[in-house]
Amino acid sequence: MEGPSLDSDGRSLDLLGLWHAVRIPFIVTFIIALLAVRLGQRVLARKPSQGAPPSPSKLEPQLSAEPDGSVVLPEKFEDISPSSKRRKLSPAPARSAPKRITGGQVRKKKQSSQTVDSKSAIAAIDESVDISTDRRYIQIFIFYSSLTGSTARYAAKLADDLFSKPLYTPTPAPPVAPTTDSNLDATEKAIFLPPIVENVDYLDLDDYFISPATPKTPNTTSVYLLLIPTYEITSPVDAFLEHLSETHHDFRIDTRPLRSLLGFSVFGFGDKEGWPAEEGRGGGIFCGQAKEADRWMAKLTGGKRIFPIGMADVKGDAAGSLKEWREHLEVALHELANGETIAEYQGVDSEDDEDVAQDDAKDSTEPLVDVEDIGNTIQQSPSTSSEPAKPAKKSKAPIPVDFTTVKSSPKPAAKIKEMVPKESPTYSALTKQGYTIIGSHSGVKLCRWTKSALRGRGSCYKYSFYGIKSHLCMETTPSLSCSNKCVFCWRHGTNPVSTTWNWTVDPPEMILQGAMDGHYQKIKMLKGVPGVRADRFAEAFRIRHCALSLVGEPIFYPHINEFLNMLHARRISSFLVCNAQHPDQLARLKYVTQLYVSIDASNKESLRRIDRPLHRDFWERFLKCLEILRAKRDRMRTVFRLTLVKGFNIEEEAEGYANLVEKGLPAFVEIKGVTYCGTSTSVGAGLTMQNVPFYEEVCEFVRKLNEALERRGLKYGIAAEHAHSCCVLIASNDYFIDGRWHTVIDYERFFQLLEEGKEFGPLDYVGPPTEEWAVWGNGGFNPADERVYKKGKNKGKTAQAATEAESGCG
Ligand SMILES: Cc1cc2nc3c(=O)[nH]c(=O)nc-3n(C[C@H](O)[C@H](O)[C@H](O)COP(=O)(O)O)c2cc1C
Ligand code: SF4
Repeated sequence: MEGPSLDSDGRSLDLLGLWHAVRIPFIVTFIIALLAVRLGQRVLARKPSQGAPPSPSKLEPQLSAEPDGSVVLPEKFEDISPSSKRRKLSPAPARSAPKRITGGQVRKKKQSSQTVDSKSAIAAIDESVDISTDRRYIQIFIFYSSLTGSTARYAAKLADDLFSKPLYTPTPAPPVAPTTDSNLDATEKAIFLPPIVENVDYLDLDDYFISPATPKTPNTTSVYLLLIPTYEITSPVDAFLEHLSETHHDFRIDTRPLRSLLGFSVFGFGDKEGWPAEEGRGGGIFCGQAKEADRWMAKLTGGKRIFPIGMADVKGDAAGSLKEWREHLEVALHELANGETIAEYQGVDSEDDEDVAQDDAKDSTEPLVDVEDIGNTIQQSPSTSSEPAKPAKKSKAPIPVDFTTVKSSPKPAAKIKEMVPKESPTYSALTKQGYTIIGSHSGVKLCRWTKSALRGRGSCYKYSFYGIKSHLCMETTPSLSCSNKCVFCWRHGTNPVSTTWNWTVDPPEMILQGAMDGHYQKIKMLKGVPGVRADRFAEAFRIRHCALSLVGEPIFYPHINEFLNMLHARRISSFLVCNAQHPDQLARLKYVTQLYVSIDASNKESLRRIDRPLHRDFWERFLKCLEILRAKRDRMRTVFRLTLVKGFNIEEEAEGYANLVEKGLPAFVEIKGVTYCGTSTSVGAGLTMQNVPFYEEVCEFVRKLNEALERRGLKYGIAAEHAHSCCVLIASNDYFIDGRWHTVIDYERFFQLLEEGKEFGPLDYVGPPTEEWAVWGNGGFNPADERVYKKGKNKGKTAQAATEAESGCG
């Protein structure tokens, strides 16, 4: 029997034979693997970074802070506002010719719901409707804005009700489709696709209002219906109207960029009792902003108004008014579907219309039709009682709002408004909630911890972590306005929201004096409250700390640096929380005793859902703010404030948060369970007690985050806790000195360092070691304070379920 050859030649011959046998599959496999790797690399390189930011080492440019704590931004940081984006627009491309529309029959599958909520829904519609390429389709978009939620509900109702009942048009009676699929009429030349409802507060307006949205369905033209509430205070409606106005005035954009729409119609909501004035447009007038939207849409579409503006008084029968408007609109839409067109209004293009602006409605020969009046007009029309009514004036042609006959007059200088005027409902709403309003845009309020400390019942977590006694702390804000509408915010949706400061500005001395007076006034009122301790009551008349975190966005205030200087000069420390939406202002900010950035989510989508930001480039702004915070870490104590909301931003997000910490490298990360206020805002945003995490859940998240930081080689540890307010502190190891955590601040040293005027950093004002009872694992309750348990509350969530009036910034 022959065994295998063992000599070297024989072995090499065997190997050669083996190579010949396997070389082809081997080479092919190798090439495929190589191609797969290259392809993978390309895909990764192209993928936009949505969630995790890059590692800090890859971040360019690396910023550093000036000796005064501010950061000078390089050129590329500036100019990120949507309006600047607009400036970079290239000239508008030539419009494509209108689509050719032909007739034909179509079969439609049954839809579960007519209402869809997002652009992605267009794809869903495509799947559920058998699209015939020789049929014409009409896509109705229902756009709305809503601060307190009612217009959102009306928009959903309108989408549900549109074409849900047989049309009442009497001539000639068309065969009406059954209710569920009734937006289809087999004899109609065009088919209505289920309406798409969009909130303009969160929409990229460029996608819809610089040129019409292009539905995926072929042969589709769009109809825009706008439901607009009016706000006397600054609200997202202002941003929307501003966008329409800018689009109209932008010389690089076609004068009638929305002319290819089939048409539009506007419906306004307002409060006639609160704002009875009907002449004119804008905030302060009944439905004034809806009228403004109607006017801009007329300009942008070339006057393609399908039906006159409708208006409803929310204190009257708003639902009835909306119903009437809808019914008339349906008739007009039906006619459009049957081939009627709205002629473009020729006059709109005239140079003269440029700024007819201020008073064209006044000079218009055709008054705007109030839906409340439509009922009367219908009664006057010669319809028999058996016949359903028909609108007296049908909108076959555009309603002649004549922009050309009025000569342009010099625009009166726009009067700068107050953010919260004394006579406004916002003012009364805020004062009812316990705020003292200072001047026209600032507020001060006593937090529940200040009251608790006065009664010897313990301070907020800032005592455990940083040595702040709550009865020595004032909570205030120099800007009641904000650029977010966070789901957990306490402001009941009544505060002004805006992306820019466009109000009168009060001087910082007046605000500080007003805030201190207001604070002391509220303390005085507690004199007779049972349990208030005399020693603490006396001490409370010397404010030592200021929490700039009440509501609104403090760095919005143009003189925030002067305000901070004044606090420090009075030896009052500053804890300032900002919302990571204003990189320019954050960069300009000088010394703060402790500077916070709210980190409400670890990725873009989550942040959009929870903070509901007004800025379209909110994620870019957010990331820039983290980079700026990182640059400030050598000058001051920097903190990430995480507010955990179950179902929104906890699950699976620890890794994402760790990436953000890696980017911003804050000195501290405060993790806190959300406080449930039960306000209309939170309820409207779908927030309930179920979204409030238990303390154990917060702790579990903290452990996960700590592990994720460790895995990244970041030197942090869990330093302290305050179980009572559901709050835990992760700190940089820089504050772990001689085997103990040192999270408390030496406030006197901070003021001294500022007075000396030399450069200093956060480690120069580190205080004594963190109290043993506050260290992680010991609960964080000061044994010197009286512990009070409340009966019959949701165990573990008691402390967080504070009422709006009681909750503090902590
Ligand atoms: C602070 C505030 C200001 C308002 N200003 C006006 C106004 O100037 N004119 C008007 O007609 N209605 C005004 N209203 C009434 C709102 O337009 C009305 O309540 C509307 O339904 C709110 O819609 P929303 O719940 O979708 O935000 C105001 C309401 C509030 C709370
Ligand atoms: S909750 Fe805020 S305002 Fe109240 S004592 Fe604590 S830090 Fe000060």
